Amino acid sequence: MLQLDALSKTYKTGDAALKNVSLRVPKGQIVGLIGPSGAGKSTLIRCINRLVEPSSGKVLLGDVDLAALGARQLRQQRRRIGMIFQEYALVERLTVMENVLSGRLGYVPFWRSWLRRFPPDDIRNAFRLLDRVGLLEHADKRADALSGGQRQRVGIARALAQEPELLLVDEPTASLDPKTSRQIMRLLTEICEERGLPAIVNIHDVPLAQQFMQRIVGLRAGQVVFDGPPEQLTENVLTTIYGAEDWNAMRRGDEEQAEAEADAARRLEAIAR
Ligand SMILES: Nc1ncnc2c1ncn2[C@@H]1O[C@H](COP(=O)(O)OP(=O)(O)OP(=O)(O)O)[C@@H](O)[C@H]1O
Repeated sequence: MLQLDALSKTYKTGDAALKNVSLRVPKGQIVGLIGPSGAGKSTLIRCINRLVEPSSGKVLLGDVDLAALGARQLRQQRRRIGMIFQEYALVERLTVMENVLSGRLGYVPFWRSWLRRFPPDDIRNAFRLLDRVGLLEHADKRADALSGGQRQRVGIARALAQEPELLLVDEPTASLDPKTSRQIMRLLTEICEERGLPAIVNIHDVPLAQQFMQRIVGLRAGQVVFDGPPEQLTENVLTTIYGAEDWNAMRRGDEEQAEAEADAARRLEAIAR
């Protein structure tokens, strides 16, 4: 379980990006983090694994306060957290399999990773994960030969290879088209359910969050202003989170997307006839 206690972050520039955020994420729960640009979503995700140093507060993963650890202990504890990025963060010239195995780097001795001699169990597990994300037949392809959706599948398999206790997911679908975005969100949520793995997903796209998340946390100016199930995300609540202007702009965007999808479906139908 993850518990944030009065977590705050003020950057050197004086920007108070997080103000006293407290949050509990139990085992198996997948939480969508929404909010306007600059609300503090990335800062929150990055404070958890200390890619950004919190200014104050606690980050408890189980009974370990990650915010209080020295560098060496932090390195060890970070293995417990899998991270999935918007831009995939793959090593482009390595194969899919090698990228997945790189999730094991925190566990194998340096010489083994340098010689790329991973233990057989790790390799077997990596094949299983590639099968789970639907990329088994691509194991030997270079990462730069894959589509965006396939790359994100590699990113997911790599994070899972780490055998994490928590997943932090930073805008996983921001570089993907709407259909691929839904496929990736479906895969992520199914995998979290299968493994009882808690996750925090920073997600720009509100309809996508409503469709896939069990719980939604709305941030505004560094504070939690909504915390509840997607059904409670009414227009009023969205206006509280985004302000009227932002939310209306986003809704227009959503209509445009829906129109584009309907248009594409009509054209496909016409071709099929
Ligand atoms: N490295 C930094 N140095 C100084 N200020 C920062 C830094 N990173 C973020 N901020 C500030 O902290 C606040 C929160 O930023 P953050 O990137 O966490 O928001 P966000 O909700 O993830 O936004 P977006 O949706 O645009 O990615 C903003 O005011 C931003 O300008």
